[in-house]
Amino acid sequence: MKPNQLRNTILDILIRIEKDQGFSHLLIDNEIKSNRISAKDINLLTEIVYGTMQRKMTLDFYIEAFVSTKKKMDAWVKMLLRMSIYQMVYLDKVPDHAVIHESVEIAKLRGHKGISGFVNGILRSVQRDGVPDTGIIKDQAKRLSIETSHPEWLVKRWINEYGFEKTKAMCNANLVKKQQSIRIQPLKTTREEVMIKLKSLGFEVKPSYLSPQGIIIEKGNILTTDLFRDGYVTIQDQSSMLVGEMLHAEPNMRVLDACSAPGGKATHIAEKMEDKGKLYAYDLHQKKVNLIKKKASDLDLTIIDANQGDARNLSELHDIESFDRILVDAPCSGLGVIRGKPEIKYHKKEADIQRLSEIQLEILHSVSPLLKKGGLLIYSTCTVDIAENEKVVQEFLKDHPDYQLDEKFFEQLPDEAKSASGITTYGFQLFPQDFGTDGFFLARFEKNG
Ligand SMILES: C[S@@+](CC[C@H](N)C(=O)[O-])C[C@H]1O[C@@H](n2cnc3c(N)ncnc32)[C@H](O)[C@@H]1O
Repeated sequence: MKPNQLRNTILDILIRIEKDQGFSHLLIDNEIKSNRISAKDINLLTEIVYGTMQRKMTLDFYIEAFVSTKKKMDAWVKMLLRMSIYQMVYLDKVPDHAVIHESVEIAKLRGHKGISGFVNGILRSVQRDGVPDTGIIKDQAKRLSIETSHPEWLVKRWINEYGFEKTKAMCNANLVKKQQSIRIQPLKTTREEVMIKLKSLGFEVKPSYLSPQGIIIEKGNILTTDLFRDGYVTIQDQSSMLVGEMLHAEPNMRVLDACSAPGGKATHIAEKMEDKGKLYAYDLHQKKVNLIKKKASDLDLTIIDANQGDARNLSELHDIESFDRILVDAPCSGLGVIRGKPEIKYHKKEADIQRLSEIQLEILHSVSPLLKKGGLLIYSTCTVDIAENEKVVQEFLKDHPDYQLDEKFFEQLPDEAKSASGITTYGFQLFPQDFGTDGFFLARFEKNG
């Protein structure tokens, strides 16, 4: 693919993320599947799409220094400038003059002569003068917001909840490229076997310390391997693996996974049960239920009974006190997965958080009668926010005297995790800066026997 064709495709993806609220990883996956682009170009495409989205607000701050605020710019022109300046400031793979040339060609292709002149003028100014220093922003929260490209409301909210230093570390950690981690299917292989195989293929790998089934991939793409195609491994963040570890599901138990798609945790739990017993998995959307079925089938697991269902109505389908274990991996704002899905930080609104915390509490409340006395329930989210995490736990406990936080939870955490700063009375908040995982929260309740 010619350089400006590749840049044009990148621009199309970025425009779709912004205009249609698309997800970067899905749009990139579609491009990979289309086979139109070589592996080398896919790497560059991924880097520019993620980088431009990750740094969008910083890039806008740079652009504003060169453009009169009165000038109205088409969305595609702004995005073209963002991706070009991103390459000039943060990447040294392509020389500035080549970035400018390709961007001007795209501007010519998409707009009139005036626009290509405008793009050329700005990019040449960036090349000549460099970008402005964010140090000129006096307000601390605003500066952090622009420097790390997180909306100001979110930065202020996090500062209020966790303090400035932790917020700063979190915002910076969200800009670091996400490391891929995989989980081995222990009924088919061992971690040692998979690590040896991957090393022989030129991968750089290390064991996860959050899960004995986990492997961190520092170099290599697991999607291209037979191990992945044949269901010996699946992709899962280490923080999510902690749920499967901490639920302590055993063979022949009856387990409920109330919000299950795409089935990452359900399949892990089924592995822990040695594929014996019964695991009922529900999701609100039928299309997503098919993803659970596919994942279970890819990993050769048979005990998962996946169906469409609203977690708020499951007591109509199951007897009370009929489950040994329940997982509520609730729908959430996803503020812990910004590293892999940068658009989340711009699309989410503060008002979403209140609405989500109400749904989370409603789901917990609805499934609570279904757990056997003495059984365990995990509540988890992939977000970093007190209202959706600790506060939900607190509220749930207030309304459910038959439940208590399981004291053994903390002592059973992996040793490396025990000293983490996110351990509180109400659960374990993993911050992205702690272990290089997603931001994630989990709490384990026990029903009084
Ligand atoms: C965090 S994701 C679950 C991830 C999954 N546990 C895994 O490990 O792969 C939350 C899921 O809840 C589903 N969901 C949202 N509202 C729901 C509801 N009322 N009942 C059941 N599922 C719901 C969403 O469709 C989404 O797939």
